[in-house]
Amino acid sequence: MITAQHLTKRYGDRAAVDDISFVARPGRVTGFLGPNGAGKSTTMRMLCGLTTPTSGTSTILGKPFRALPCPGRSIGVLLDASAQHAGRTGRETLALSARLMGLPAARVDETLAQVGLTDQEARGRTRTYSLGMRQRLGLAHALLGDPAVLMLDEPANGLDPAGIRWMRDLLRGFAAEGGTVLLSSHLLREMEAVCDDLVIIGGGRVLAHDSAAALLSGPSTRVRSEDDGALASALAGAGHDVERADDGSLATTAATHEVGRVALAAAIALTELRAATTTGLEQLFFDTTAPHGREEISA
Ligand SMILES: Nc1ncnc2c1ncn2[C@@H]1O[C@H](COP(=O)(O)OP(=O)(O)OP(=O)(O)O)[C@@H](O)[C@H]1O
Repeated sequence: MITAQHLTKRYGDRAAVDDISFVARPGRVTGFLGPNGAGKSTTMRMLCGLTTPTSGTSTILGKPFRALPCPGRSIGVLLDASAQHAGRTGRETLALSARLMGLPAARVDETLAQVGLTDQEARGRTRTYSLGMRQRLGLAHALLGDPAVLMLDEPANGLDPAGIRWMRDLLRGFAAEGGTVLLSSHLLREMEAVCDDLVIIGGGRVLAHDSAAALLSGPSTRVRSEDDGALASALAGAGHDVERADDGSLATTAATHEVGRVALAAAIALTELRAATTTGLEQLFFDTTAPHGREEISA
Protein backbone atom coordinates (compact mmCIF):
# COMPACT_ATOMS: atom_id res chain seq x y z
CA MET A 1 0.00 0.00 0.00
CA ILE A 2 1.17 3.53 -0.79
CA THR A 3 -0.52 6.56 0.73
CA ALA A 4 0.07 10.19 -0.10
CA GLN A 5 -1.53 12.75 2.22
CA HIS A 6 -1.60 16.40 1.22
CA LEU A 7 1.81 16.15 -0.44
CA THR A 8 3.05 19.54 -1.59
CA LYS A 9 6.35 20.59 -3.15
CA ARG A 10 7.13 24.20 -3.86
CA TYR A 11 10.10 25.42 -5.89
CA GLY A 12 10.37 29.14 -5.15
CA ASP A 13 6.86 30.53 -5.34
CA ARG A 14 5.64 27.80 -7.69
CA ALA A 15 4.01 24.56 -6.53
CA ALA A 16 5.17 21.58 -8.62
CA VAL A 17 2.89 19.38 -6.49
CA ASP A 18 -0.02 21.00 -4.74
CA ASP A 19 -1.84 19.11 -1.96
CA ILE A 20 -1.91 15.66 -3.57
CA SER A 21 -3.59 12.80 -1.70
CA PHE A 22 -4.24 9.28 -2.99
CA VAL A 23 -3.91 5.61 -2.11
CA ALA A 24 -2.41 2.80 -4.19
CA ARG A 25 -3.81 -0.48 -2.83
CA PRO A 26 -2.41 -4.02 -2.63
CA GLY A 27 -3.51 -6.40 -5.35
CA ARG A 28 -4.06 -3.53 -7.76
CA VAL A 29 -2.14 -1.66 -10.43
CA THR A 30 -2.63 2.07 -9.95
CA GLY A 31 -1.94 4.27 -12.96
CA PHE A 32 -0.49 7.70 -12.29
CA LEU A 33 -1.24 9.96 -15.24
CA GLY A 34 -0.86 13.56 -16.23
CA PRO A 35 0.52 15.83 -18.93
CA ASN A 36 4.22 16.76 -19.05
CA GLY A 37 5.11 18.81 -15.99
CA ALA A 38 1.99 17.75 -14.06
CA GLY A 39 4.08 16.68 -11.07
CA LYS A 40 4.21 12.88 -11.41
CA SER A 41 7.96 12.46 -11.05
CA THR A 42 8.14 14.97 -8.23
CA THR A 43 5.40 13.07 -6.37
CA MET A 44 7.15 9.75 -6.91
CA ARG A 45 10.44 11.21 -5.73
CA MET A 46 8.73 12.40 -2.55
CA LEU A 47 7.18 8.96 -2.01
CA CYS A 48 10.60 7.33 -2.06
CA GLY A 49 12.44 9.92 -0.01
CA LEU A 50 14.49 11.48 -2.83
CA THR A 51 12.73 14.84 -2.58
CA THR A 52 11.64 16.37 0.70
CA PRO A 53 8.04 17.61 0.63
CA THR A 54 7.35 21.20 1.53
CA SER A 55 4.38 19.80 3.44
CA GLY A 56 2.32 16.64 3.64
CA THR A 57 3.23 13.05 4.36
CA SER A 58 3.39 9.68 2.66
CA THR A 59 3.76 6.06 3.66
CA ILE A 60 4.89 2.80 2.10
CA LEU A 61 3.35 -0.27 3.78
CA GLY A 62 2.25 2.00 6.61
CA LYS A 63 5.63 3.63 7.28
CA PRO A 64 7.32 6.76 5.96
CA PHE A 65 9.91 5.69 3.35
CA ARG A 66 12.78 6.83 5.55
CA ALA A 67 11.53 4.64 8.43
CA LEU A 68 11.67 1.45 6.35
CA PRO A 69 14.43 -0.77 7.77
CA CYS A 70 15.60 -1.98 4.33
CA PRO A 71 13.70 0.03 1.73
CA GLY A 72 14.65 -2.19 -1.23
CA ARG A 73 12.92 -5.14 0.42
CA SER A 74 9.69 -3.19 0.82
CA ILE A 75 9.51 -1.11 -2.35
CA GLY A 76 11.13 -1.55 -5.75
CA VAL A 77 11.63 1.77 -7.49
CA LEU A 78 12.37 2.53 -11.14
CA LEU A 79 12.48 6.26 -11.74
CA ASP A 80 15.10 6.72 -14.45
CA ALA A 81 16.41 3.69 -16.28
CA SER A 82 19.25 5.76 -17.77
CA ALA A 83 20.66 6.54 -14.34
CA GLN A 84 22.79 3.39 -14.24
CA HIS A 85 26.54 3.29 -13.83
CA ALA A 86 27.65 3.15 -17.48
CA GLY A 87 30.90 1.30 -16.74
CA ARG A 88 29.34 -1.59 -14.83
CA THR A 89 27.83 -4.66 -16.38
CA GLY A 90 24.19 -5.41 -15.75
CA ARG A 91 25.15 -8.34 -13.55
CA GLU A 92 27.61 -6.20 -11.51
CA THR A 93 24.92 -3.55 -11.02
CA LEU A 94 22.54 -6.11 -9.56
CA ALA A 95 25.22 -7.99 -7.60
CA LEU A 96 26.31 -4.80 -5.84
CA SER A 97 22.76 -3.93 -4.84
CA ALA A 98 22.11 -7.53 -3.73
CA ARG A 99 25.14 -7.34 -1.45
CA LEU A 100 24.03 -3.98 -0.02
CA MET A 101 20.58 -5.41 0.66
CA GLY A 102 21.99 -8.57 2.24
CA LEU A 103 20.47 -10.80 -0.43
CA PRO A 104 21.91 -14.11 -1.63
CA ALA A 105 23.88 -13.90 -4.91
CA ALA A 106 21.39 -16.34 -6.47
CA ARG A 107 18.81 -13.55 -6.40
CA VAL A 108 20.73 -11.82 -9.22
CA ASP A 109 20.22 -14.76 -11.59
CA GLU A 110 16.59 -15.06 -10.57
CA THR A 111 15.79 -11.44 -11.37
CA LEU A 112 17.83 -11.48 -14.61
CA ALA A 113 15.72 -14.44 -15.72
CA GLN A 114 12.55 -12.72 -14.52
CA VAL A 115 13.16 -9.67 -16.74
CA GLY A 116 14.44 -11.67 -19.71
CA LEU A 117 18.04 -10.44 -19.82
CA THR A 118 20.29 -13.19 -21.18
CA ASP A 119 23.57 -14.18 -19.56
CA GLN A 120 25.45 -12.58 -22.43
CA GLU A 121 23.49 -9.32 -22.12
CA ALA A 122 24.08 -9.28 -18.36
CA ARG A 123 27.82 -9.46 -19.02
CA GLY A 124 27.72 -6.34 -21.22
CA ARG A 125 28.46 -2.87 -19.81
CA THR A 126 25.28 -0.86 -19.39
CA ARG A 127 26.64 1.91 -21.67
CA THR A 128 26.11 -0.53 -24.53
CA TYR A 129 22.51 -1.30 -23.55
CA SER A 130 19.53 -0.26 -25.63
CA LEU A 131 16.83 1.73 -23.84
CA GLY A 132 14.69 -1.40 -23.64
CA MET A 133 17.54 -3.36 -22.02
CA ARG A 134 18.07 -0.53 -19.53
CA GLN A 135 14.40 -0.69 -18.62
CA ARG A 136 14.65 -4.43 -18.07
CA LEU A 137 17.73 -3.96 -15.90
CA GLY A 138 16.00 -1.16 -13.99
CA LEU A 139 13.04 -3.43 -13.40
CA ALA A 140 15.33 -6.25 -12.29
CA HIS A 141 16.83 -3.82 -9.80
CA ALA A 142 13.36 -2.92 -8.53
CA LEU A 143 12.39 -6.60 -8.17
CA LEU A 144 15.67 -7.68 -6.57
CA GLY A 145 14.60 -7.37 -2.93
CA ASP A 146 11.30 -9.19 -3.61
CA PRO A 147 9.33 -6.11 -2.49
CA ALA A 148 5.57 -5.94 -1.90
CA VAL A 149 5.36 -2.54 -3.63
CA LEU A 150 6.59 -1.40 -7.03
CA MET A 151 6.81 2.23 -8.12
CA LEU A 152 7.71 2.65 -11.77
CA ASP A 153 8.06 5.89 -13.75
CA GLU A 154 7.61 5.28 -17.49
CA PRO A 155 8.90 1.69 -17.37
CA ALA A 156 7.61 0.87 -20.85
CA ASN A 157 9.70 3.61 -22.54
CA GLY A 158 11.86 2.03 -25.21
CA LEU A 159 10.30 -1.41 -24.96
CA ASP A 160 9.24 -3.06 -28.21
CA PRO A 161 5.63 -4.33 -28.54
CA ALA A 162 6.57 -7.78 -27.20
CA GLY A 163 8.40 -6.09 -24.33
CA ILE A 164 5.36 -3.96 -23.52
CA ARG A 165 3.14 -7.03 -23.42
CA TRP A 166 5.71 -8.82 -21.26
CA MET A 167 5.76 -5.83 -18.86
CA ARG A 168 1.97 -5.83 -18.71
CA ASP A 169 1.90 -9.53 -17.79
CA LEU A 170 4.60 -9.05 -15.19
CA LEU A 171 2.77 -6.17 -13.49
CA ARG A 172 -0.58 -7.98 -13.61
CA GLY A 173 1.07 -11.07 -12.11
CA PHE A 174 2.73 -8.98 -9.40
CA ALA A 175 -0.62 -7.44 -8.43
CA ALA A 176 -2.40 -10.81 -8.64
CA GLU A 177 -0.07 -12.05 -5.92
CA GLY A 178 -1.10 -9.17 -3.68
CA GLY A 179 1.56 -6.63 -4.65
CA THR A 180 0.95 -2.90 -4.96
CA VAL A 181 1.97 -1.22 -8.22
CA LEU A 182 2.12 2.53 -8.83
CA LEU A 183 2.83 3.11 -12.48
CA SER A 184 3.31 6.26 -14.50
CA SER A 185 3.18 6.24 -18.29
CA HIS A 186 2.08 8.33 -21.22
CA LEU A 187 1.09 5.16 -23.14
CA LEU A 188 -2.63 5.51 -22.53
CA ARG A 189 -3.72 2.32 -24.32
CA GLU A 190 -1.26 0.38 -22.23
CA MET A 191 -2.42 2.07 -19.05
CA GLU A 192 -6.01 1.24 -19.94
CA ALA A 193 -5.02 -2.41 -20.40
CA VAL A 194 -3.05 -2.79 -17.20
CA CYS A 195 -4.49 -0.46 -14.54
CA ASP A 196 -7.19 -1.25 -11.98
CA ASP A 197 -7.20 2.25 -10.51
CA LEU A 198 -6.29 5.64 -11.93
CA VAL A 199 -4.95 8.83 -10.40
CA ILE A 200 -4.98 11.66 -12.94
CA ILE A 201 -3.11 14.83 -12.03
CA GLY A 202 -2.65 18.18 -13.71
CA GLY A 203 -0.96 21.38 -12.56
CA GLY A 204 0.23 19.56 -9.45
CA ARG A 205 -3.28 18.63 -8.27
CA VAL A 206 -5.37 15.45 -8.33
CA LEU A 207 -8.07 15.80 -10.99
CA ALA A 208 -9.53 12.30 -10.75
CA HIS A 209 -8.92 9.27 -8.53
CA ASP A 210 -11.09 6.17 -8.77
CA SER A 211 -11.19 2.68 -10.19
CA ALA A 212 -10.59 2.55 -13.94
CA ALA A 213 -13.98 0.85 -14.30
CA ALA A 214 -15.75 3.73 -12.56
CA LEU A 215 -13.85 6.44 -14.43
CA LEU A 216 -14.22 4.82 -17.82
CA SER A 217 -17.82 3.70 -17.54
CA GLY A 218 -20.49 6.03 -18.69
CA PRO A 219 -23.89 5.96 -20.30
CA SER A 220 -23.41 3.14 -22.77
CA THR A 221 -26.44 3.45 -25.02
CA ARG A 222 -27.52 6.25 -27.33
CA VAL A 223 -31.14 6.55 -28.38
CA ARG A 224 -33.47 8.93 -30.26
CA SER A 225 -37.21 8.63 -30.41
CA GLU A 226 -40.36 10.44 -31.48
CA ASP A 227 -40.76 11.65 -27.88
CA ASP A 228 -37.41 11.91 -26.10
CA GLY A 229 -38.93 13.64 -23.06
CA ALA A 230 -41.37 10.77 -22.44
CA LEU A 231 -38.66 8.18 -23.14
CA ALA A 232 -36.27 9.87 -20.68
CA SER A 233 -38.98 9.78 -18.01
CA ALA A 234 -39.78 6.13 -18.73
CA LEU A 235 -36.09 5.14 -18.56
CA ALA A 236 -35.57 7.11 -15.35
CA GLY A 237 -38.71 5.48 -13.94
CA ALA A 238 -37.18 2.08 -14.70
CA GLY A 239 -34.12 3.05 -12.65
CA HIS A 240 -31.66 4.05 -15.41
CA ASP A 241 -29.54 7.19 -15.61
CA VAL A 242 -30.40 9.36 -18.60
CA GLU A 243 -28.78 12.52 -19.90
CA ARG A 244 -28.70 14.51 -23.11
CA ALA A 245 -25.54 13.67 -25.08
CA ASP A 246 -23.51 16.28 -27.00
CA ASP A 247 -25.01 15.06 -30.29
CA GLY A 248 -28.57 15.66 -29.03
CA SER A 249 -29.44 12.00 -28.50
CA LEU A 250 -30.30 10.53 -25.10
CA ALA A 251 -27.40 8.78 -23.37
CA THR A 252 -28.46 6.13 -20.88
CA THR A 253 -26.97 3.42 -18.72
CA ALA A 254 -29.69 1.01 -19.89
CA ALA A 255 -28.58 -1.69 -22.34
CA THR A 256 -30.04 -1.49 -25.85
CA HIS A 257 -32.52 -4.36 -25.31
CA GLU A 258 -33.71 -2.70 -22.08
CA VAL A 259 -34.26 0.61 -23.90
CA GLY A 260 -36.32 -1.28 -26.48
CA ARG A 261 -38.39 -2.95 -23.78
CA VAL A 262 -39.04 0.35 -21.91
CA ALA A 263 -39.92 2.15 -25.16
CA LEU A 264 -42.36 -0.62 -26.16
CA ALA A 265 -44.06 -0.53 -22.76
CA ALA A 266 -44.41 3.27 -23.05
CA ALA A 267 -45.57 3.04 -26.69
CA ILE A 268 -42.76 5.34 -27.90
CA ALA A 269 -41.36 4.79 -31.40
CA LEU A 270 -37.56 4.72 -31.53
CA THR A 271 -35.82 6.42 -34.43
CA GLU A 272 -32.25 5.45 -33.52
CA LEU A 273 -30.72 3.00 -31.05
CA ARG A 274 -27.02 2.14 -30.70
CA ALA A 275 -24.55 0.89 -28.15
CA ALA A 276 -21.97 3.63 -27.62
CA THR A 277 -18.38 2.72 -27.04
CA THR A 278 -17.33 3.34 -23.45
CA THR A 279 -15.22 6.38 -22.74
CA GLY A 280 -11.66 5.47 -23.68
CA LEU A 281 -8.81 6.49 -21.42
CA GLU A 282 -7.49 8.84 -24.09
CA GLN A 283 -10.78 10.74 -24.13
CA LEU A 284 -10.99 10.72 -20.33
CA PHE A 285 -7.40 11.96 -20.11
CA PHE A 286 -8.01 14.88 -22.47
CA ASP A 287 -11.37 15.75 -20.93
CA THR A 288 -9.89 15.71 -17.43
CA THR A 289 -6.59 17.45 -18.09
CA ALA A 290 -7.65 19.89 -20.83
CA PRO A 291 -7.34 23.03 -18.67
CA HIS A 292 -4.04 21.78 -17.25
CA GLY A 293 -2.22 20.63 -20.39
CA ARG A 294 0.69 22.39 -22.01
CA GLU A 295 -0.25 25.06 -24.49
CA GLU A 296 0.11 24.10 -28.13
CA ILE A 297 2.92 25.98 -29.80
CA SER A 298 1.80 27.15 -33.20
CA ALA A 299 4.40 27.53 -35.91
N1 LIG B 1 14.31 20.61 -9.01
C1 LIG B 1 13.37 21.39 -9.55
N2 LIG B 1 13.46 22.73 -9.50
C2 LIG B 1 12.50 23.52 -10.02
N3 LIG B 1 11.39 23.06 -10.63
C3 LIG B 1 11.25 21.73 -10.73
C4 LIG B 1 12.22 20.83 -10.19
N4 LIG B 1 11.77 19.55 -10.42
C5 LIG B 1 10.60 19.67 -11.06
N5 LIG B 1 10.29 20.97 -11.25
C6 LIG B 1 9.08 21.49 -11.92
O1 LIG B 1 7.96 20.85 -11.33
C7 LIG B 1 6.96 20.61 -12.31
C8 LIG B 1 6.57 19.14 -12.27
O2 LIG B 1 7.64 18.37 -12.81
P1 LIG B 1 7.61 16.79 -12.84
O3 LIG B 1 8.93 16.34 -13.42
O4 LIG B 1 7.22 16.26 -11.53
O5 LIG B 1 6.45 16.52 -13.89
P2 LIG B 1 6.00 15.16 -14.60
O6 LIG B 1 4.53 15.06 -14.42
O7 LIG B 1 6.83 14.03 -14.10
O8 LIG B 1 6.34 15.46 -16.11
P3 LIG B 1 6.80 14.48 -17.33
O9 LIG B 1 5.56 13.80 -17.81
O10 LIG B 1 7.32 15.45 -18.35
O11 LIG B 1 7.84 13.55 -16.81
C9 LIG B 1 7.53 21.05 -13.65
O12 LIG B 1 7.04 22.35 -13.94
C10 LIG B 1 9.02 21.09 -13.40
O13 LIG B 1 9.63 22.08 -14.20
